[in-house]
Amino acid sequence: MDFLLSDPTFSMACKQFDRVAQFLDLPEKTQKIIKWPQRSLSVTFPVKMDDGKIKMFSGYRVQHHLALGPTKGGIRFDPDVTLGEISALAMWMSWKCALVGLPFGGAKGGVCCNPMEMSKKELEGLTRRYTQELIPFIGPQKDIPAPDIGTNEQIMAWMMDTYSMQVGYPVPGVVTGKPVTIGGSLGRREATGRGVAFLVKKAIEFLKISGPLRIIVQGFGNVGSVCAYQLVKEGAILVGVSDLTGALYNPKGIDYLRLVAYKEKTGRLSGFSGADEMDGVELLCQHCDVLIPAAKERVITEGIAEKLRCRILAEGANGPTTPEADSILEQRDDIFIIPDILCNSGGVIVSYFEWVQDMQSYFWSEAEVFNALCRILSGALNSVMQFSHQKKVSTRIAALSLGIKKVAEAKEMRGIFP
Ligand SMILES: NC(=O)C1=CN([C@@H]2O[C@H](COP(=O)(O)OP(=O)(O)OC[C@H]3O[C@@H](n4cnc5c(N)ncnc54)[C@H](OP(=O)(O)O)[C@@H]3O)[C@@H](O)[C@H]2O)C=CC1
Ligand SMILES: O=C(O)CCC(=O)C(=O)O
Repeated sequence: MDFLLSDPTFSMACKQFDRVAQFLDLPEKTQKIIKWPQRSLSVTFPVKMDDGKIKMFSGYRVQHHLALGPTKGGIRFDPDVTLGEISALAMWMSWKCALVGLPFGGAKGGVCCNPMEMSKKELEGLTRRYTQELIPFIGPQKDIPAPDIGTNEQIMAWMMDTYSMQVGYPVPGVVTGKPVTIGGSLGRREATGRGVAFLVKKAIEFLKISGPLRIIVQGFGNVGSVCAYQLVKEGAILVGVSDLTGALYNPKGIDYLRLVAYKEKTGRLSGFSGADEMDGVELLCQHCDVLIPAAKERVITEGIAEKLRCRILAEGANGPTTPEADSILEQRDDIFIIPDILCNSGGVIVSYFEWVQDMQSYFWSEAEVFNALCRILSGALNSVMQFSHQKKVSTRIAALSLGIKKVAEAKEMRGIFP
């Protein structure tokens, strides 16, 4: 398993873990047992492409630990997917679920592919073939996938259908983030972005920042676009935004609705007339109240951390800040970080509600979903702030400590030691 350490994202997740394990003074035996992924499945499978040719794809599903319940986490369709990246994301899911008190271990899955270059038919073929390979590994009491980068409600519907056809009856609880018509939860699609926006507002109150909020968002997919919408709706000014096609900056504010219409029509942000084009890295360093990375891991590096000019760093993405950048931010002390495992936990929290609704075949109103989401997020934020204040550590160390401690306690209570 040491080979995983050559992956930069897995190595980053391990560095974070090692630092916190040392801080918590976890016994070495416990450290070893909870650090490494418990189960990993690697699959290679064929998909018939539209030109009639067969193309082979590699996919993964990693279940990090099963001490607290079935495992939970998204499925990523992206050209950069590796076993190491998926293992890191599964580890972060473990600490996230434990931090917010969900009865799940962490998991993540992914297929190395570029969904932007595939037709709907090819994507359906890929999803169904990948799910077929996962069937012995997933299930409502085993491991429950959900959307992540490059996947959405439609992909979850195909996964649910493939699994259900195999067992011979409908199993809505095998995935979350499904369309509402087949057992999805109201509010799941918006949950991650709304959760980020809710926590940003709490941080603004705490820091007593006044005046219209100036925000910059990296990534304009599910998380970034919903979060920007929520904040703009409440008076924030979107001064910068980026996607894979480019970065836009307008200190006077970007018209959110025009931008969404443009992205829907063209599939890109680049070329939008209401802002100047800017280098994506440069955009992260522009002056703003809130910077929201909502794309990929390891985008805020040491060099960028020194140049950040935001008051709040709200990590919508998983693992956007490297440990080296964290050390700089800890010294700077002028940026309040809402760490990823707290900041983007709204998605998995509402996935948990969806799973509960599916198990009971009893569905909640949108207001019930969001009230329950806000209650859990407020409680988790308060715990992180209290721990950070009492132990004089960063909010990142506080959040990771609370999550890791809970998993360690569960493993020890269940009797891991021979
Ligand atoms: N979906 C969810 O419920 C949850 C997601 N997350 C995390 O949030 C992050 C985003 O996920 P999600 O919104 O679902 O994914 P999406 O696939 O919906 O969106 C990803 C966005 O990031 C953009 N992007 C990718 N690379 C870059 C880059 N280098 N610079 C700028 N933009 C980039 C994409 O651009 P383009 O549009 O051009 O493709 C796209 O707009 C991930 O880290 C994910 O793990 C965390 C918790 C839950
Ligand atoms: O909703 C879920 O189950 C998982 C969401 C996810 O992948 C994440 O929080 O990173």
